[in-house]
Amino acid sequence: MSATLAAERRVAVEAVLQACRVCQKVFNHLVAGETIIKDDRSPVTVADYSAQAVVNTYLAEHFPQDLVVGEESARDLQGEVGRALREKVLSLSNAVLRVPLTESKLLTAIDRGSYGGGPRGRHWTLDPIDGTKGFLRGDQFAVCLALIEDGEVRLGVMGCPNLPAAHLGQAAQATASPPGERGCLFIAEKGHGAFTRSLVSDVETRIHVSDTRDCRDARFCESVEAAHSSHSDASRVGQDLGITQDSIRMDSQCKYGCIARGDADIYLRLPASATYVEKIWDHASGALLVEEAGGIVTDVDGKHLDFSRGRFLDANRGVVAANARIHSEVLRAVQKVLQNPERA
Ligand SMILES: Nc1ncnc2c1ncn2[C@@H]1O[C@H](COP(=O)(O)OS(=O)(=O)O)[C@@H](OP(=O)(O)O)[C@H]1O
Ligand SMILES: [Mg+2]
Ligand SMILES: [Mg+2]
Ligand SMILES: [Mg+2]
Repeated sequence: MSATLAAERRVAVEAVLQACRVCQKVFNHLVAGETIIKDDRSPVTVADYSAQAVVNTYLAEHFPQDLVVGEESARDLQGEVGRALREKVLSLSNAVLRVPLTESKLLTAIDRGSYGGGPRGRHWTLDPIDGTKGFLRGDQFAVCLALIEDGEVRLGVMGCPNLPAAHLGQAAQATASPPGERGCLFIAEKGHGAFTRSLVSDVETRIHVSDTRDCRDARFCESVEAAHSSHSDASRVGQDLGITQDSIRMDSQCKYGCIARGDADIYLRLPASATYVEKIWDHASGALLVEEAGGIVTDVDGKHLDFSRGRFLDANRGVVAANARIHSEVLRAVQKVLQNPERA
């Protein structure tokens, strides 16, 4: 078994918790001008930038040699055009940092995420807010940080400030505001298991995927946005497997968290476009979490997700995550559906 990453785990947990605090300050309070649309037409908010600045500042302080593959760049915060956004991001970041950043250090911290990744050495990958659309809707989102060594994910930490702490029961919809405590942190270290805790207490509990053996008893956890994962193909897979339970629809890598703690049994990300290529920060921490909780994560061709290729998962198509008892049957159904030339 590999050596533990105790220092990296501690720093990653602290960094993600502070980034979650930033997100919580902004959650449900965004005003005009605090959200912009990027070139790829996806949204980014002051909280995404600030969470990236905060995590990267922690990483730079403790591991100055480490590189970071982060989702966001400081481009839209530069110069006169970016002034209002920059000032807001600076004040949000400095509210949680021990040593305040200057404007220029803020931009440097965000752009520490510009590394291209690849097969050798060690680097982090950061999605400062995964599920930005969920964040804007007041639903689920996650701060996702993972450590990759020689192309393998070794550590994953995921903060889910709006995820119910209790297991989602049979009828529960995570987006429908069930009562009770919210906020979960998920931690997985390769070869050492998967754990959850609240955002405010450091007591960790080991988690495991469900023990569902019969696919007819299984439940999907799936994307909210049909543009991110084909709902129609997922429904065909569900029919093939004889699934009758309603899916839990939820944004972000919280879906991996729900599979890892057994709230649901299957997460499918079925390509909705022939050209979209998944990004490593959208899957690194979540995939390790499910594997360390006893599940299996592959792409739709049954291949291991390959995090060694740079910023993109360009050797893979889609994602099939499920408990180990049913993964092969789910994969067979996915392949049958995707290979059917008659599907519209
Ligand atoms: N076309 C397409 N296909 C697949 N994936 C895409 C696509 N466009 C965007 N993205 C990425 O989806 C990330 C959010 O994924 P989610 O699982 O939260 O999607 S969903 O809201 O539940 O539908 C989202 O991550 P964030 O930008 O961090 O929110 C994007 O990286
Ligand atoms: Mg984004
Ligand atoms: Mg994302
Ligand atoms: Mg993001």
